[in-house]
Amino acid sequence: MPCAANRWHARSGGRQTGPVSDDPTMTDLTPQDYPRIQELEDLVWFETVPGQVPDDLRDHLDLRHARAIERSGDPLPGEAAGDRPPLIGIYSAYDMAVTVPGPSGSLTRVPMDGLTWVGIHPDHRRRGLLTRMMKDHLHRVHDRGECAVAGLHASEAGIYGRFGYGCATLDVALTLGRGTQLRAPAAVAVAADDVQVHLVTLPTPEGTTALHEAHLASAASTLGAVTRPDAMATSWWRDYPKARGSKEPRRLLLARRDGHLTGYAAFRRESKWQDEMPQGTVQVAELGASDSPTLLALARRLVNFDLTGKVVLWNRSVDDPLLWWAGGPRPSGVKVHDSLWLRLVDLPRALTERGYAQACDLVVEVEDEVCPWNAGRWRLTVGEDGTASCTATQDEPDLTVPVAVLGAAYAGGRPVAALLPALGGTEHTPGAVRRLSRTMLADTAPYGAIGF
Ligand SMILES: CC(=O)SCCNC(=O)CCNC(=O)[C@H](O)C(C)(C)COP(=O)(O)OP(=O)(O)OC[C@H]1O[C@@H](n2cnc3c(N)ncnc32)[C@H](O)[C@@H]1OP(=O)(O)O
Repeated sequence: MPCAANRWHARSGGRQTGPVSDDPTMTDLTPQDYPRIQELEDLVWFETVPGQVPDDLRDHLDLRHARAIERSGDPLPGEAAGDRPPLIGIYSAYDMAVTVPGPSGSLTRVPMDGLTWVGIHPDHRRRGLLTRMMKDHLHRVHDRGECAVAGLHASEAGIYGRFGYGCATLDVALTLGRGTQLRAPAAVAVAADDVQVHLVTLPTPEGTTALHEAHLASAASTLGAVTRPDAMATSWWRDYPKARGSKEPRRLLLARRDGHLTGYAAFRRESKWQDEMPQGTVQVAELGASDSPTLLALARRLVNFDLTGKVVLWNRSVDDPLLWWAGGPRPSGVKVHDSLWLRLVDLPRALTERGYAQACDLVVEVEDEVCPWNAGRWRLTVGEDGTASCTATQDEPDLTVPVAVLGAAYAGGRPVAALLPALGGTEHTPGAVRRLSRTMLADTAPYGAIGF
């Protein structure tokens, strides 16, 4: 009798990229795999989207970057011998970009590989499968050469530091009461009067096209902003009426001035009545503005919807003018979480793609076991114009850091000097940490990233 591993494999058409064994290998995925991807997702996240069928994964999963681990061995007692062996691990990624410090106070957008969909079957957790997937992922990103940095949102904060990621931005969530007075400077308040704001319903091709245009435009001037791939501009907002039940579909506020889109807010109102009083909540999934008057014009609308009591905004920043127009953290119910975790995949390219605040010349020794091509000594030379060169060197290091320190500092929001005590590292030349810290730091705190 053939072993069950062979039986599974014969039925699955032999697409696996390595031999079936107790040491499972990574495999690519195709649309034929949607049912077993869905099965694994349901097991990992114990949450389903009513009305969603496996083929809908086409809208959410980029199969070019998706990889999985297939189980080997016999079907287990109680398990149907289906056409294909079950998947026990999966990850995918999106082609994204993140706005980081440019030279001398400017901003620049760099390509970012956004890891997502990471999951391990509950029977197979804590056996090193995530470790295997992370190496597979990061090595492939490096080999493809499209992105020098990788980013993610962590489901649990303790997972990704060991793979060289550092928490680079914070998600500051604000809760503003209905009718909150937004006390902006007079010039901003006057300019906001010239911004027209109108409401449309998502998702329509016209609505998602306009949203994407405003999303890209506002991200260019928003430190820390992450942009979704053009190919997903519409599918990102797909509506599942069965899943949202009695909730309204997503709505979109679009801001424009002189005929140009300058900002947007994607949101949903949740109706609630208490003691005959309307207490609805406006849940703002994304708010993007290219300038302060646009931000104010959009916020004025959001805090003034009839039949609501409060508005909740995610992915803001401690330096968000909206927070301070509303009176600061106390009246804004601020909650802070880790947002974007960044990892340098191609270190010299990543460090030269962003800009810097001050001239410096430092030899940084980097520790990186997961991406060994990054490990070693690098001379980072920043000129007066805020651009840098980064070359391998054998010179004595001024400081030694784990690669996660550079990921955490990359978006300009976390000083290297504060990261060393938290993540490790050693200063060899007095003042070196301070110099690196100052040149990597941005003028304002970055914003949290969109969910992905
Ligand atoms: C970017 C994203 O998509 S985030 C989504 C992540 N996915 C989830 O949270 C879904 C539910 N959880 C899972 O699927 C799995 O438990 C995972 C993916 C978190 C971990 O997968 P595993 O295969 O168990 O991880 P693996 O065995 O490779 O562990 C690697 C290390 O991470 C540690 N680790 C794993 N999960 C966690 C956790 N939740 N918190 C802290 N440490 C963790 C392990 O202890 C191990 O540590 P060690 O290197 O010191 O021994």
